[in-house]
Formats: sequence, structure tokens, C-alpha cells
Amino acid sequence: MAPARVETLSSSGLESIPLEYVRPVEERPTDSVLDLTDHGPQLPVIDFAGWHSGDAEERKKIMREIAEASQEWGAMQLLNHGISQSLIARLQAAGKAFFDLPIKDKEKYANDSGSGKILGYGSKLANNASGQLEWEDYYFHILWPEHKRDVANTWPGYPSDYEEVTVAYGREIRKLTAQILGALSLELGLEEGRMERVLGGEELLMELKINYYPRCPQPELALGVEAHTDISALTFLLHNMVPGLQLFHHGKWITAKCIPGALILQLGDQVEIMSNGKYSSGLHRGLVNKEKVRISWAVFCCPPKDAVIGPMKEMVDDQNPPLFPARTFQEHIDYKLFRKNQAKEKATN
Ligand SMILES: O=C(O)CCC(=O)C(=O)O
Ligand SMILES: [Fe+2]
Repeated sequence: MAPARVETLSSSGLESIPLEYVRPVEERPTDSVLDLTDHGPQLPVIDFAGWHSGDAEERKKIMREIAEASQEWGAMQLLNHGISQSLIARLQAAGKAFFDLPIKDKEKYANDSGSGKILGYGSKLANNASGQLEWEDYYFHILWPEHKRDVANTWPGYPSDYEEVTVAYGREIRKLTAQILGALSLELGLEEGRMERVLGGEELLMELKINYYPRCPQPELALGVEAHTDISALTFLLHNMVPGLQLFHHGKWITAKCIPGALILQLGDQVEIMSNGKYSSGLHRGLVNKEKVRISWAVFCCPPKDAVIGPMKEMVDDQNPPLFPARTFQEHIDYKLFRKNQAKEKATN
């Protein structure tokens, strides 16, 4: 059966959300967490402006900050990252225009994740009888490399400039990916291109997921995205300036501030594994909102499915035994899904 679109539920005017969307008490956002004016600790903001100045000291300082944020938070906000604000505005306008279409028009792009076809317009399927659902619909497609993206069959065909702006954005994110992986490698004492090569070099995969979180009548009971770490190596995130992303830091959920022009960088599992835990993949989740639709654009940078990723040999010695087994990326995906299903079964038995 096709999953119900969360947007359909949201616009039906219901006052209480269906049970599948109600999170267990311990997962629900607490009052203080929903107070998005919290002035507590914030994820690091890193100004990239000096990166291109040619000043070696300036670049070293930025690299140090990236490495520290990667150890401490597994996430950061990047300012002056080099991607033009007009390109970002066009990307966001195109994604929004697609989601502004009537649901029946979006359904032409529907995926079939139940049978493994995950590309296209979708909503989360419950993966067991009492499975929990997330308050979001999404669009998922491959962005990079060029020969792996099937624009004609898997990208939105509307609006007419969707392809042009999204391809251009992908090219910019690919450059930034190389810079960040370079900084992370150098800060581990490795050669600049080391991590990028392990992650597939030219075959490094980038996937775009547009997360669409409709208004929710009971945001205190639901989650847009449940707590998780990304399976990727790096994730770059943009949003429409509606708060909702939270990072778990020192035992507390911290809501990321909305900073105009910033790009959020999350470290995913692959970087944590390769660095043998020197860098951490940040636990995060997404809240929803009663008044406003939230939209985010996540680009997941991943190794190819058959690449074997384990702690890099330079990170392991007698004092630093490997903390993670080497697995193909596909095995890592299967392992995470298996663990999640196991946890769910435990919770429902
Ligand atoms: O919407 C967000 O801010 C977070 C989305 C997210 O964590 C994901 O798509 O993996
Ligand atoms: Fe995520």
C-alpha cells in the first residue's frame, strides 16, 4: 500500500496526529527544547573567508577549527563557504516550487521504497507492524557523479530550472567536499588527498534529499527525523530558516541557530570510522513546527557501495586498536538497518 503523505495529513485539518507519529515519551521534545530561543551552547561557527586568501597561517587556523568541531560536535556551521547566495536561493526556490505542486502531481515521481526503489518522492514506510513514522515527506536523488544520476527518470521535472541549478549546486558541494576532506586529512597528519581517495575519489557519491516537514498540530509529540547519525562521510545541509535541527551534545539536545548564509556540515559514520574515532559523527534529529513548514536540503557524500571502509592504517597501532570493523559501505547500511530493526523489535516485544 502506498504510504500516506504527511502533507495530506497536515492539510486535512486534524487536531491530533495518528498514533504512528506519536513518539515514545523519552523521545519527545521537552518544553525547554522547543524553546528555540535557548541561549545555551551552540555548534561552532567557522568562517571560511580566509581559506582563499593565500595566507597559509589563516588556512591552518581554519583547518584547526574544523578538526576541533569535528572532534567535539561532529557538526558545524560554515560561513563564507564560497557557494554564492544567489545559487543557494535558486536551489531553494526550485525545491520549494516542486513541493508547492499539488500532491497528485508530485505522486508522478513517487518512489517505491518497499521494493527497494528509493529514488524519487517518498514518505517513510513503517518497517514493522507497530513501526514509528516521521513527520516528513522527501525527495531523494543522486547528484554526483554525473554518470550515476538519471536526471530524466529520477529527478523532478518541475520547475524547468531544477536541473540547471541543482547540477550547479552539486558541482560547488563537490569542491567543498574535497576541501573539507583535505583539511580533515591534514589535521590527522595525513596527506591532503588521503580521505578523498579512500572514499572513492572520482567515484565519491553525492545524494540529495530534500526533506519537507509539513505543519504539525502536535509538534511536542512528533519528530521530523528521529535521532540518528548519518551513514555518509559528510553531509551538507541547508534549510529554509525555520529552526528544527538539533544536535546531541554533552547529554543535551541543542537546537542549531538559523544563521543566514550558513551551510551546516555534519560528519557521518564513514569519517568517524576512517579516523578510528578521532572525529565523531554527530547524533542529531529534526523537530517539527505548528506554524511553519520546514524544508531542508541534505547532500550526503558517501563512498561507492562496494568500497571497504575501516580505520585507516595510520590511525591504528598498539596503543590505538581499531574501534570499528572494516565493512563495505553497503554492509554498513545493512548493519545500521538491522540494528534499528532489532531495537524496534525489542521495544515492541
Ligand atoms: O532536516 C534536517 O535539519 C536534518 C535532516 C537529516 O538529518 C537527514 O536528512 O539526515
Ligand atoms: Fe541526518
